[in-house]
Amino acid sequence: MQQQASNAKISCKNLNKIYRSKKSETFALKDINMDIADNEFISVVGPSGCGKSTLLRIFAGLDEATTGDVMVDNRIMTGPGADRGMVFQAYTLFPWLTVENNIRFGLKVKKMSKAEADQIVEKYLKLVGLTDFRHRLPKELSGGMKQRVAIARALANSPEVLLMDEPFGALDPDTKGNMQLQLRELWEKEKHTVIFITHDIEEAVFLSQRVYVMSARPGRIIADIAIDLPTRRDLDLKDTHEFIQIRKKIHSLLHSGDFRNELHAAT
Ligand SMILES: Nc1ncnc2c1ncn2[C@@H]1O[C@H](COP(=O)(O)OP(=O)(O)OP(=O)(O)O)[C@@H](O)[C@H]1O
Repeated sequence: MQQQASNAKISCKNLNKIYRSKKSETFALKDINMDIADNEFISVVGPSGCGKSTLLRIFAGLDEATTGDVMVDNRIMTGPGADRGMVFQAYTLFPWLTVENNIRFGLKVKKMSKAEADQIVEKYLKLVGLTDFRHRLPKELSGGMKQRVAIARALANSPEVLLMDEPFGALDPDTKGNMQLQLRELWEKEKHTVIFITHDIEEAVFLSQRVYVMSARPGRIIADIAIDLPTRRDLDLKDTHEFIQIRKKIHSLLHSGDFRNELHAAT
């Protein structure tokens, strides 16, 4: 199929997803269209069960859309690829490998020379502040540290797009705030294209340049909100009038339909 060229790094067009089994049919996603520019940080918020994880899995190539396409650099994406790195909510580190070797894992798979891999591992250990913990096993780390390793491991493979599914969802509020700050700083330094899934409106506004708001299932995009806040952000930004206004706007959009149940809105 001929696709119209766009400036998007990653995009999807008329995406629909229906889960079918012998007994049931679940309409998970309906007519999703998204365009995400190179180096853009976008979040997707929506009520529980609206299809956020499904959408991200389709972007990752781990699940197939029923109809519609995902394009990376204007080419139709056909499956998982090293151009897209994933970070999940559940800690997905290899428990038998040290922090350093978790980060090194993908580089070994790629058969990169040891010298080159060493440099990359050093860089990302430093970026996520875990140089002193390099020889620890995952079980010896806090939840926040494990997610920092997971982010470093994903970034070490130089993905062009980072796909994050509620990566801070299991963390306590202080650690979560800290991780948001670190991720934002990392993005300012490295400028990857990021698609970030979350329930938490405050988190989405703090991290992103743009927020897609989804309806309840079947998930549709009901709004695309530009986050007009300074590039350099610290946690105090969350208490400013501008921030609160945007947060409230998204909150009321999410509560404007009949899908208010189970929404963990940060208000
Ligand atoms: N493999 C599957 N088979 C059948 N139905 C599925 C499957 N995966 C997800 N679903 C259904 O699709 C819908 C969307 O699920 P999904 O996990 O994508 O939502 P979500 O927005 O990420 O939810 P949450 O915020 O609670 O994690 C739900 O109704 C879910 O039950």
